[in-house]
Amino acid sequence: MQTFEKVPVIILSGFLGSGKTTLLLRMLEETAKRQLRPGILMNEIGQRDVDGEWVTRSSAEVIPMEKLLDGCICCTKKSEIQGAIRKLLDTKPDLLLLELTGVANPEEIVDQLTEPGLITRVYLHRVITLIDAEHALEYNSIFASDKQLVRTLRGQISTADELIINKTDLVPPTHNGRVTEMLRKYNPDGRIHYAVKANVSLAPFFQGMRMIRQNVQSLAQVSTASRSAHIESTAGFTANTKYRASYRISPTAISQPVATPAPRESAASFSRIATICLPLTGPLTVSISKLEHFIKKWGSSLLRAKGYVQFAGPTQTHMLQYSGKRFVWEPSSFGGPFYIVFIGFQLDEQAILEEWYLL
Ligand SMILES: Nc1nc2c(ncn2[C@@H]2O[C@H](COP(=O)(O)OP(=O)(O)OP(=O)(O)O)[C@@H](O)[C@H]2O)c(=O)[nH]1
Repeated sequence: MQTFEKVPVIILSGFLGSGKTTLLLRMLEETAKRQLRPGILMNEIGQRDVDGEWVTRSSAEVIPMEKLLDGCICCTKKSEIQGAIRKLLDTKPDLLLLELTGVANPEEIVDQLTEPGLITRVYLHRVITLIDAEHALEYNSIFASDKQLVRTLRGQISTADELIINKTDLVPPTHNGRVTEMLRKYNPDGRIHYAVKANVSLAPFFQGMRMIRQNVQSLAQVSTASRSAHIESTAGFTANTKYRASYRISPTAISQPVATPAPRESAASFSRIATICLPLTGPLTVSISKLEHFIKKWGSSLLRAKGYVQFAGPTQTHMLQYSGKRFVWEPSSFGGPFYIVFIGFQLDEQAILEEWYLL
């Protein structure tokens, strides 16, 4: 008789720049305090691993981390998610933290966790979605022409157990009420938190977390009619109420718990979002203000920029973060090669690259 330890999974979701990595860093402090060993899966829509570098450099300990770059694990990278999670499980973590891209629909990831190769090994503990208080109300109109993206943004809200309205330092207090109202339209039950720098009490996110030993053979003996109820009560999905009704498992999955499923086709969770990597062969000879001017000139089509830059003169490396039309520059020990990634909506790639090389 075979038994499996099921590892809790926490999904961090939210639009580009909403604060997912900021929360992940807080979660890592909390897991260290609780003496829990996390495994991290990070997914970047761009080719470069800005957030992974940031997390690695900010963590005192080496944390098992898998990175899926240049695509989104809810669509273009979907077939790779199972392999990445299995590799993390080999490190025997106490929990898994999955940071999605800003344009991922968590519903698709949740679905992946119930595939035969993972259903017996992990359970969904929480979906946490970060909301950018300053910009969340604009998205419907900005992205009106991209139906997939609008659906994805709603999915990020409706799927969440915990909704963190972040960046509240950038809006007047009355604005939070309007954001809350919008969230309630798509998610009447999720718990809402208000935060600056994702600074919320993390204890509720760990509540009810447990390792579950499940007897796979006894699961196989359950009659087809009662399977979904049995899975719900044994597989630990109780925390995530959104999925109680929709979680599914096929009879094949039960008799062959480690089978690898064929990747399924799915529509992209966004259609007009593109990424451009601007490489740097050495220190930039232009000033910070000239670089900021270059970044800002692409207007609202540039949703996010991030990367590592060194300027000629002082040799200090900087991590660049541009989100919500705001710049944050932080000193970094990143050793290069340096680059900047642009993520945008209907970006004119050719024009950007031409101007970049002339900068
Ligand atoms: N002013 C302000 N800035 C914040 C807050 N939370 C995060 N930031 C900054 O916003 C920028 C983006 O934060 P991230 O945590 O990287 O956001 P993200 O959701 O992981 O971004 P992507 O993964 O690129 O989608 C960083 O410069 C953060 O320091 C906040 O509450 N207020």
